[in-house]
Amino acid sequence: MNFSTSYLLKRSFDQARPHWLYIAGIFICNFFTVPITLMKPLALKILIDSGFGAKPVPNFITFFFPSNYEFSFASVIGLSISLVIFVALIDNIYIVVIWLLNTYTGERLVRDFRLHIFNHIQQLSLAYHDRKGTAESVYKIQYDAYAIRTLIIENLSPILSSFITLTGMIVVMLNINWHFAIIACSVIPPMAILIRFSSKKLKKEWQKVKENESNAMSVIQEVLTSLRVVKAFGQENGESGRFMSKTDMAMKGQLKVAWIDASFYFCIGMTYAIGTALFIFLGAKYVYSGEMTLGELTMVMTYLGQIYGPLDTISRNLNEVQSSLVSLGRVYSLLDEEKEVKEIANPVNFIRANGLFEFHNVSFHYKKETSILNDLSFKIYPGDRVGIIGSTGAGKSTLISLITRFYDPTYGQILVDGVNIKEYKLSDYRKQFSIVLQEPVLFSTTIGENIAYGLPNASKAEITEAAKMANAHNFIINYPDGYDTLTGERGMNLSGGERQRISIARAFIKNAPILILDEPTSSLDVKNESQIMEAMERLVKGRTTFLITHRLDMLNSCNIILHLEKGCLEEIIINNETDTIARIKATFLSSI
Ligand SMILES: Nc1ncnc2c1ncn2[C@@H]1O[C@H](COP(=O)(O)OP(=O)(O)OP(=O)(O)O)[C@@H](O)[C@H]1O
Repeated sequence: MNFSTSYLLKRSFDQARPHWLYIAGIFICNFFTVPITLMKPLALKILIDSGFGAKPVPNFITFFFPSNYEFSFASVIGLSISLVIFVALIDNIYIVVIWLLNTYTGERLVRDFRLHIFNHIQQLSLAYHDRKGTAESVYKIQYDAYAIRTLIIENLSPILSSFITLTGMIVVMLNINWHFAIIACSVIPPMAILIRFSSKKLKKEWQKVKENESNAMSVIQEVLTSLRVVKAFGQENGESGRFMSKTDMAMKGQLKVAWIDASFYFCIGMTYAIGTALFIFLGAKYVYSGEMTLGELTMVMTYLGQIYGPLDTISRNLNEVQSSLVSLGRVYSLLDEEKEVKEIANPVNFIRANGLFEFHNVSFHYKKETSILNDLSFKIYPGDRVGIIGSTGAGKSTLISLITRFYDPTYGQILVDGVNIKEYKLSDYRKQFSIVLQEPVLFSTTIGENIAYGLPNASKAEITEAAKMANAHNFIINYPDGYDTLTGERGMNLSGGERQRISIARAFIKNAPILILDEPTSSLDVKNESQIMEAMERLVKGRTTFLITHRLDMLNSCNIILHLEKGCLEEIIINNETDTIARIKATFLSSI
């Protein structure tokens, strides 16, 4: 998405609004740079003009002395030294204060922005994540979000303070000699043209760099999450090559950015040099003709440095702003991404489902051109155990995703307890489900906390009870740390069977009325399988259950079987007929 600079700035300030007090503090603190900067050359001027020369000490200094005080050469030296130390003290106190304030405000700004993006990403539908992948979102939260701090604290704040200092310096210079002021300002128009020209180019290049960096990150993420497969196939070098090609592109982009920056600074540097040369020429002329003292020339030359200083800060920061704006544009396009599964304006609260499901002519596609589910109509009664069978790619998991409202049907309606599921409050609706997947998902925390994921305030007794129901308690207490054992990333410190039993315990503790079992035993060995089957038998009791499985013995316990093929409901088998098992076998075997 291509946002204009003014839009990006406005939106960033809106985003930073809750922190306005601190940001205002930073901007106000920046005003102090003007008197501090103006005071810096004063000691030297007094030393030259009033110590070595015959000029009286400036009035605003004599004000602090008795009216009849005579300034000797030694006292002028003492005064200059004291002034240098005083100014340095104020300057350094100011630096410490502004540093701490910048860090505090900047970090709060970034933390809140990241949280805002993270919340939004979690709200986005699976369809978005399927399309974009996770690495891009991670890059945006981790790197692009930081640009809000860079823009407001590190770019705009110095630009503003430099602008104020610059104005102060130009006013002072006008008072000393307007010729000097004009020469000092003559560098501004060429500088403005250079900034405009380079920032346009930089914006384009930064866009490419950030995309390529994010692509490189997606390779890292993909490889690290599938390291076992990469190692098993001996593809480490291949993956390094893939990473290299992506980082190479990012590096080339960075070099282009560096080239544009370097050319820009070269031109700016030459512009300053021409300005300084004119200054020296004019200054020498005035001192020679006696129109100006040497002290005044020294001060004017120092001020020139202090005019070019802020000008340099402004030009550098205006260029750097482009990188921040590109990052923020990327984040805002993510924040503008609409949720595909939306909650209606006044959703219905849903306390506890009975489990009556009605599908009315439901169709679904991920991409317009490929229909995945076609015109499904069926009814499931509370407490039914529903087996879902069909060949690979038939649409079984997609059907489950519609039931849990991870996606909305493209056509048709799904009713639960007589109400269209789109009318329920989304969080209430999702609370009605417990899910046990083929590959159990654990978080890198303790076993106890993983079990309590479905009921965050669960007591120890509740966690232990759920673990017992899931046939998990015995293996858990055999670990030295018991329920406090760390599971490792994605539960990798545990065996597949242990992970699955923890996920069943999690379903027990949640005690949701509807249960989704997606091939829950397919990756288990025989010993684990019998214990898990037993635990699952306890779990499904009294709940409406949807079970995807290729196992005939599991289907045996289902009282209704939906047979899907190519997204169509081939058959609904009611499991109360004498020849049901034989029919399931026949159907099932023909479909795999
Ligand atoms: N996120 C997605 N985006 C696009 N197409 C998808 C997506 N997820 C699944 N599909 C496609 O939808 C079809 C049905 O997939 P689904 O996972 O529902 O099948 P399945 O019956 O569960 O298969 P399996 O038994 O192999 O798990 C497949 O052709 C698959 O390629």
